[in-house]
Amino acid sequence: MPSTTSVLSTYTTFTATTMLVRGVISEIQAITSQLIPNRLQALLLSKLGGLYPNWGSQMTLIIDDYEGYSFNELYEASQIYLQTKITPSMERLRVSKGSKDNKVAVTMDKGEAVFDVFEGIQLRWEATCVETKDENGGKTEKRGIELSFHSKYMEKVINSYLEYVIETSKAIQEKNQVVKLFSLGDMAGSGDMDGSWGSTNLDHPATFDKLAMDPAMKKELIDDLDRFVRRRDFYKKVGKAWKRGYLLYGPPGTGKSSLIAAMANYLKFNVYDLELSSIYNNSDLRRLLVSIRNRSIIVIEDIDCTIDIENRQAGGHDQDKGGHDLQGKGHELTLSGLLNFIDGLWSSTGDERIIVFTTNNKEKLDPALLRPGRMDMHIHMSYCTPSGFRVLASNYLDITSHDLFHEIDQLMMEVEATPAEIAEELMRSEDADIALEGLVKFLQNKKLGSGKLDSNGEEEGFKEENESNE
Ligand SMILES: Nc1ncnc2c1ncn2[C@@H]1O[C@H](COP(=O)(O)OP(=O)(O)OP(=O)(O)O)[C@@H](O)[C@H]1O
Ligand SMILES: [Mg+2]
Repeated sequence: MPSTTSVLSTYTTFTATTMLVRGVISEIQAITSQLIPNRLQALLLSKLGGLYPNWGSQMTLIIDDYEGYSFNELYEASQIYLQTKITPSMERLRVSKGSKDNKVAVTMDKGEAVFDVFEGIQLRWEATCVETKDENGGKTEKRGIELSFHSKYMEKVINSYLEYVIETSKAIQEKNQVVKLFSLGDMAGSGDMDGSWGSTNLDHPATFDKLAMDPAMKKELIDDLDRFVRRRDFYKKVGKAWKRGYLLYGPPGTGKSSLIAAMANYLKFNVYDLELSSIYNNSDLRRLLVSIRNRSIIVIEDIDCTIDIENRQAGGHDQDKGGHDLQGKGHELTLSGLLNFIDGLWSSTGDERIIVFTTNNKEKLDPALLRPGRMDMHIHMSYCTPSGFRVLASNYLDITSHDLFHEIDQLMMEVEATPAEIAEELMRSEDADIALEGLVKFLQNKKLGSGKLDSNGEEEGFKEENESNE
């Protein structure tokens, strides 16, 4: 058995050696930080740090995936950023691919670490995962990332480095992003709204080029969006939340939903489809709001159905069409709850958010929804115009001119045909002559207000069948 003195002296020797190693490492770090580029420094550190991971008085920041109900964006940003730091020297990596993702995502597994250097500061990232038990005895995993560095750099790391990580991850995301559509799914009767957003890839081909709408309005909207994303500092300076609201109104089939998809594809923002009929009360609405991530478009389609909301508010559960058994005060979704939600968007901490309402009947909306400041821009989507028709003809038939264009233009000024109707006619044949002749007949029929102009029997039958489907 070793004596106390020999244990002590072994300990002292060990400590001295440790300090020596530390000294050598920090000496190397000091030299390398002056002479060697960041990338190489990080590589050297990964070799040395792997042998001896502690340097001086260390501080560790813990970045969890969720903070209560809300997703921690710093966690996602760090994960994306760290994907660029992954090296073949790592032993375990997590790989995943969503069914519609076009690339495999590679992330660090728990216990793996990478080193980084930022303005001479050396940093160590480590992926962690803690298993916890819930009330029912089930296991859940809490993922996190830890960032360690010398404590004297705390301020710089928090204020500059993390900002740099976020900016870099944004740039990466913008380059690779597949726009996602989040929706509430079938929650009827579940009453449980926790983590209730499900997501798929948006996969909607709409772009501004392909959209038939008033060219001036289109330009104004694109400029507005550009200004919005550019103006982060401006919003900060004037003390306004970085949010924007659009109301899209017009008859069915004029491209309101397509326009939302075009906006999402243009900005590379995710879309959150907030279907009011699957929301039971104001507090669910608030909870959903908190879990919405930045850089997103929140969509409430057919907002004129807020009339339903008012009924729910006024009439209690027997008027509730969805059969939700809503009783007692404070357990309904109300118009004022919705207004609070919108205003909450304006005061919540989230950034880069857009809210879009669509309606077929602007005049039916509660004036409170239209008050200045709630919706920044009102966009009218209307029946097809000659210039809209040019866009559709180019999309569907790949033509920019045709003998029938003049006649179609004339007819279009006289009848109300939606872009969806025109698009349907143009899809009937790949042959431009046949498709356009069909369109002329369709418009003439509309003009006469009967479905039965000089078509032959076959076409008439076809048309009738289609019209009855409308
Ligand atoms: N302005 C448009 N430009 C190009 N295509 C359009 C336009 N409007 C409609 N379409 C075509 O018609 C289809 C239906 O349009 P969309 O769903 O965007 O209309 P909407 O205005 O949202 O209708 P609703 O009020 O019924 O929701 C689209 O998928 C698209 O193919
Ligand atoms: Mg729509």
